Amino acid sequence: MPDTVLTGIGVCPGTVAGPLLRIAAAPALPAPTTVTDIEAEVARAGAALTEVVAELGRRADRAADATVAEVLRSEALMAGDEELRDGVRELIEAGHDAPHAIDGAFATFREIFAAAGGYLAERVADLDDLRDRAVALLLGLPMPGVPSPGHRYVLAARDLAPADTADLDPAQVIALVTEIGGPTSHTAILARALGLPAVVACAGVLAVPDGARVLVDGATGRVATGVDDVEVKAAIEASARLTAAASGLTGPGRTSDGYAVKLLANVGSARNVPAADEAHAEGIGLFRTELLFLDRATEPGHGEQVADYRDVFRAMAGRRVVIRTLDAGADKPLPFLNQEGEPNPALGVRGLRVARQRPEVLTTQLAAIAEARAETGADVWVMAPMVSTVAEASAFAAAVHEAGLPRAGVMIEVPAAALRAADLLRVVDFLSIGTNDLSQYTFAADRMCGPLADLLDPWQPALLQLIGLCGEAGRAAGRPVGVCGEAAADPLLAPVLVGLGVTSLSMSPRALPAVRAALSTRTAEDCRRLAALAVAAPGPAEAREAAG
Ligand SMILES: C=C(OP(=O)(O)O)C(=O)O
Ligand SMILES: [Mg+2]
Repeated sequence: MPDTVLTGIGVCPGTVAGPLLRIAAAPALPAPTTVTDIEAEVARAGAALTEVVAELGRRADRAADATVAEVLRSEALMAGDEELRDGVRELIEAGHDAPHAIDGAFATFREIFAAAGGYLAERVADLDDLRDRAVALLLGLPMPGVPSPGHRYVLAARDLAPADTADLDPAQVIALVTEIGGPTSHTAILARALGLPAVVACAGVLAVPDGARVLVDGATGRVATGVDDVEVKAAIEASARLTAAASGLTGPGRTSDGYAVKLLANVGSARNVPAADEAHAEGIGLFRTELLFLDRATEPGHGEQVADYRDVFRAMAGRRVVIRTLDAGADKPLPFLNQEGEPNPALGVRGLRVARQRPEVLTTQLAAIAEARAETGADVWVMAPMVSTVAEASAFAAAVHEAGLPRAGVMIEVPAAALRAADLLRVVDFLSIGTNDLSQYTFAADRMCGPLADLLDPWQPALLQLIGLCGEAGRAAGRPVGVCGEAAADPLLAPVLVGLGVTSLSMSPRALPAVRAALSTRTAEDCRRLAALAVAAPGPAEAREAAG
């Protein structure tokens, strides 16, 4: 029997066991000490900075992703800067010890960067990271950030930010467990992208001592300590059997009695298409086009957009590609749209709403999509994010058709749109439910807000009820209704979504085999029964229990 079993939300299936290590916190500065040998103190500080540069170089060499390697190398350049070293020397000569001199010199740079604004201001977090690393080295404390002990381990953290995980080494990290975070948090998205078993919202995980062996089940959300070898072996074998059964199935998605449910992949660029193919995706259910627009001062031109879309369409020739027009604003700000100053960006001008102020951004994009489609054989469907009214949907469909594109749809991300799904289907060809945002707006809970993760649970009956309204409208109109938010990646929830009338599920390619396997064990009638039970449940835990 395990010593303790903690329970969180399983966001990426798989069972593994290993020692738990946590992300070390930034070091606190101790009380200042008196410096007796200035040159020795300068040398000590210099050696720490040199080691930080060397360590960043090693991490850059190891990084699988070229962009990550570039970021790490530019951090290394900052840590090696001569002016910074001069600043450290001056402070030591003025009587500060090495940790305080490093802290002071970085503080000066930090102020200059912050005041400069723009790109430099965005590098302030890198400066803080460098300072923390140099100070940790001087104080003999663990390096802040993701550990790199040279062996496999389970990474525990309060929550994971993209910066924490930029160069996370999947050869060492075998699972992720966070104390907060929800099904749509960065941890969940990263875990699915890397195929790492993961549990979020796992209260108490940070109380588990560093190095203690834990058994993590990313499907049920259980994290057990004090398990013996026999229990570990049995759990891992059971999970491996499930995975093997899932990977043995490769055909189109269907229930055990043959009801077809299209299984599609979410991609951000042509780089993700091989993974979608490996998972035998039947097409792309969400092509997020933001990637091309991020981190640049100006909008990509027509030719650049055509090339980007064409790469994905060509790779998918003959198959369905649902491409989403630019979803800028809120959690995806874009400098060229000048949206700063909105008091509440999640409720501001985002998604399709940008077309109210900048209609040419949409028409340029639609023209590029049309041209890329004409050059390839893909079955291109176009949809808009953040649609709330029939008038918006109707104007969008008109713009899509004007560009010569045959199929227009809208995402359901706002409760108003779900409530009027039947009306929307009178003016568009299909709906695609973005459960990440639909949860956020239904429960008035920021999708990145860890402490509210329970409200963002995709098993919330109110969310399921809204999905059911869309499914019902789709059935009545004979039009497709998909789910492309993170909820589609939950194998237990998949039959429930199908029972609610959803006709396609689109997800990170890694999640696809388990969802395919889960569907193959249920009849269409089972799905309807489980959906009714889940919607009728008083809360998400009971819904899971009733339909699990
Ligand atoms: C798929 C969705 O869109 P994104 O996560 O890109 O906002 C969603 O909101 O569920
Ligand atoms: Mg969304």
